[in-house]
Amino acid sequence: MPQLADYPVIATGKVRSVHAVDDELLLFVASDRISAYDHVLSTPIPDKGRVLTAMSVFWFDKLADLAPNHLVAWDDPRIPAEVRGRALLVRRLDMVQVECVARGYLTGSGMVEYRETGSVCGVPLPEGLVEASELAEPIFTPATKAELGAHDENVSFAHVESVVGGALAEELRARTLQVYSAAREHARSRGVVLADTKFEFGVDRAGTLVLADEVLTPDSSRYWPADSYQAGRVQPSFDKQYVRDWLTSAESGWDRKSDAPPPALPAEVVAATRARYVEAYERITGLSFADWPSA
Ligand SMILES: CCOC(=O)Cn1cc(-c2ncnc(N)c2C#N)cn1
Repeated sequence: MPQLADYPVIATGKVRSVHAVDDELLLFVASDRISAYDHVLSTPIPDKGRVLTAMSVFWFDKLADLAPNHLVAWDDPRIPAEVRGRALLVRRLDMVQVECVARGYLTGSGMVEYRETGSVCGVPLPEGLVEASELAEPIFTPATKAELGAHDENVSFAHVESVVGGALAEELRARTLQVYSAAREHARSRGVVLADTKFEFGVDRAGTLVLADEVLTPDSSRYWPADSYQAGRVQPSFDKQYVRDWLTSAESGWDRKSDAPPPALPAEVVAATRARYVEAYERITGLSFADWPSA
């Protein structure tokens, strides 16, 4: 049985890493780390990596007719036992260097840009929209990947065309909006608003556009509880709100405007956050998380 150390790291993110297995295959590993307010917290959330991996597998399978994906296996002898359940065997692709974001609601960097320009990524929007307004149609708001720790930079469709060419830019937009719309509809039927999401695509040797990275997880998307959705205010995050509330409470003693790193999380915040990840998975998939493989 292989060890994770046998597979050289080829990419690292704040909470994920990509390792080389052989010429054709990579191992995509999700950790239990959680980030909030642009900090990776010192306290892990047990099973977060497994829940988010299980969610990607669910969505890859559910959306396979709309978009081929890079998933090869999630329970396979080439996956080291120490990361079983939170690592995916995926096929190597030529990654498209564009963060493909779909937004069905106006929030975050989209809201900031809208306030300043009345548009997002060059897409003009109607006047009078407020925080968390639902958009009449989902919009493609691409971004260029920032260095570790910095925010991705929103770019125009014309910029994407200049980077990847007109045909591929159009295909990225069409596929991003199509997959987001299908996922959003399913999530809504399970009482979850999928406000936006970020896809990464690659191209295989046959020139086919393939969905890569993680998909439609609470780390790559904004998940809001549908029953408390109300435009005009910042929505509570389905999974991260307990962490955010505690970190900004007097009890934590932390000042997020300072450079100080966030304090460790209390056990009850960790437990409640783990439960929210499991609840998101079970609501979205209708499956029991207890059935998902573990180390
Ligand atoms: C640690 C986070 O880094 C990334 O996810 C970005 N990244 C993607 C790849 C990649 N490269 C070839 N083929 C693929 N299937 C993938 C995927 N997914 C490498 N880094």
